[in-house]
This record gives sequence, structure tokens and C-alpha cells, in this order.
Amino acid sequence: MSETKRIRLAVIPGDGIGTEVVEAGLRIINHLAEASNGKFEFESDFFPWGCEYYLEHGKMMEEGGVERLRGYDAIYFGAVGFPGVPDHVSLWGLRLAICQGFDQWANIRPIEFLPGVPRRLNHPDVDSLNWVLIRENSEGEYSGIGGRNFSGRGLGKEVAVQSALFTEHGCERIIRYAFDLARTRKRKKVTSITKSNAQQYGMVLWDEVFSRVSKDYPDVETDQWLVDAAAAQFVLKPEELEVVVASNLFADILSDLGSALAGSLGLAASANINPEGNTPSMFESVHGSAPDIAGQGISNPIGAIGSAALMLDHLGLNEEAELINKAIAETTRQGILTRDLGGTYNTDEITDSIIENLSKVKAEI
Ligand SMILES: NC(=O)C1=CN([C@@H]2O[C@H](COP(=O)(O)OP(=O)(O)OC[C@H]3O[C@@H](n4cnc5c(N)ncnc54)[C@H](O)[C@@H]3O)[C@@H](O)[C@H]2O)C=CC1
Ligand SMILES: CC(=O)C(=O)O
Ligand SMILES: [K+]
Ligand SMILES: [Mn+2]
Repeated sequence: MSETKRIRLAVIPGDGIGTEVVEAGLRIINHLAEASNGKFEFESDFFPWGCEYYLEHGKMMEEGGVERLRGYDAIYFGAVGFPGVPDHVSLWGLRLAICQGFDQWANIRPIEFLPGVPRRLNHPDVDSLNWVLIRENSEGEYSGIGGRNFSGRGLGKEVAVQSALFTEHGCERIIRYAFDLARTRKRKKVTSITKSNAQQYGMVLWDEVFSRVSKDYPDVETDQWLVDAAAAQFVLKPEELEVVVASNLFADILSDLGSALAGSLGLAASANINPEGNTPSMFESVHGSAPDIAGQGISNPIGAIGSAALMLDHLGLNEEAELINKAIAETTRQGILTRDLGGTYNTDEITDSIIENLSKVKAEI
């Protein structure tokens, strides 16, 4: 028997349903670790950072918090944000501080159309759809460049500037990432989404880099859309999409649209990757802290559990990741669904079912 692989995990449940869905995800991966006969185990350290921490300490995480995470193999994250703390304070103080601090520049957001789920997309062959959004995660509209209150212009005359930063380096690395990923997939197609008619500097640079990089991938089909038309395209011609690459803001919006089309925001998983492997990557559901349903135990844990699968895949536990995804699909196929999908099951029951189905799908392999 070879040595046990010890995985050091930093767990940040955060706020609202973040805590509920992270607990569900941990149940799944700890179950797999126990069943692995010593192949791997997790050493999880919990960080109580978030809005409650802020109300007590005046900051979202402890001093030097990002540095404390550096030595971990991965970060498993819930969600951040709760009424009482301004959303821009909570987001910048935790999620963006980690993503940008660790240069997790590739945010991978697959959109799976699961069996048994009532999808909102009226497409004859929904089962054939499988998208992955590649979101630029280090710059663009979320560079934080700008300011307010420039010169005391007086009541009702305030001015705010919010700039987007696009660097050739930043565009090139995320676009190459999308092309490299497309090469591993069936259709081998990358769709780039910008708004370069109105945004004549940064997004034109993006388009130029896209066109230059695409020449290195003659085997990959390309498509380019302006974001307004692209939003319509998601609904009207979903079969045209496979790998989609877009800026920080656009892919943020389109990933919520995509997950809603697949059934619910609660389904979508994501990975914030530092592809160089210099820093830990962070895995989290696409959705936020959902204060409207927090504390009721009814949140859909599938996005967070799928994110745990992305994490295992990243850590080299590819078979286990596949098992999780198969077990999720088996649970939805059986009609075991949370309320956001029209079901009646709660978070724990979905998680129980996925755990049960892990053994079932394993036996079928
Ligand atoms: N990565 C992160 O940590 C993110 C944080 N946020 C923060 O979350 C807070 C709430 O933001 P919202 O715009 O309301 O977005 P949200 O994603 O939290 O919720 C939007 C809607 O989707 C529903 N929903 C989301 N996830 C669900 C799940 N797993 N199961 C069932 N229903 C689910 C919610 O109940 C709500 O009606 C804000 O403070 C925001 O800044 C928002 C998005 C991402
Ligand atoms: C902040 C946010 O909405 C996201 O990362 O998806
Ligand atoms: K999240
Ligand atoms: Mn978002």
C-alpha cells in the first residue's frame, strides 16, 4: 500500500448559505477519503472570516489573512456577503482579496445540464449541451481602479470613476487557457465575448489578442460575439456554445444566466485557478450567500459539491471527481431535488442521496 496522500485544505465557509453548502461539500469529500482505504485524507483548517467577523473585528479577514492561506493545497470557499456590511466591502475584503492576491487568474465555470432537472431552456436536445465559461479573474472591470468625491463638487454633483484594466498579458493568458481547454473537448470551439463596439480600448485590445492567439490553434473553431447579442445567443442558439471566454464582469453575468438556463444558480460550480501552481487555487459555488434563504437548510448544495469535484480533479484525484459528478447526476435523475428546482428535499437530504449514489455509481464503473 502506497503512502497516504495528505491534502491540506483551507476552508472558508463565509456567510449565509456559504456555510451550509460548504458543510455539504465537506461531507462528500470526507466520505470519499474514508472510503479510499488510506489513498488520501484531508486535513481541514477552518477560517471564520466573513461578515460576522467584520462586525466584530472591522475587517473581513485577519491581518495577513491571504498569506496564512499560502501553504495550503487548496482553498474551499462558501460565499461572502450579508446585509449589514456593504457588498463591495465584503467582496473586496475576502473573495477578491484572495483571487487577486494569489493571482488566480482563470475562473472556470462549467455549466452542466443535469438529468431530471427542469431546465429553463427550450432546446430540443438539451442533453447535448455542455458549456464551460472561462472568466478572466484578475483584472478587467474588477481591477478596482477609480474613485469618488474628487473635488467637493457639492450636493447632488458627486462624480465617480470606475475604470477597467485590460493588459495584453492578462488577455493573452486567459485566451490561451480557453484555447488549450477547447483542444481537450469534443467540438473544439472557443467563443470570445466582448463589447468592443462601445468599449474601444480594452475590449479592442482583447479582440486583437484573440485574433492573434487563435492563429496558434488552427484546429480550434472560433466565434466572436458582442455581449448583448451573446446573452440572446445563450437562449436562442445554445448549441453554438462550447468554451466561452470573456472578461471578469461579462463572464460573471453570463455564468449566472447559464446556470439559470440549466435550472438554477444553485447548480453551478467554479474553480479560481492559478495555472502556474505558485499559489493555492480556490473552489466555490458560483452563487452568493443568498440571504433570502440562509439558515433554513434548503439551499441547493450541488454547485458547492461540484466545486469540490473540481478541487479533487485539480489535486489529481480525477476518478473521485468523476464519481462525484456521476453521483450528482444520479441524484437529480432520481428526482431528488431542492426547492429552487421545484423539489421538496432539503440540503442534507440531497447530500445524503449523493453520498448513497457514490457507492452506486462506483459499483457500475
Ligand atoms: N462568490 C461570492 O462569494 C459571491 C457573493 N455574492 C454576494 O452574495 C450576496 C447575495 O447576492 P445575490 O445577488 O442575492 O446572489 P445570490 O447568488 O446569493 O442569490 C441570488 C438568488 O439565487 C438564489 N440562490 C443562490 N444560490 C442558491 C442555492 N444554492 N440554492 C437555492 N437558491 C439559491 C437565492 O436564494 C437568490 O434568490 C451579496 O452580498 C453578494 O455580494 C454574490 C455572488 C458571488
Ligand atoms: C462576485 C460574483 O458575483 C462572482 O464572483 O460570481
Ligand atoms: K460562492
Ligand atoms: Mn457572480
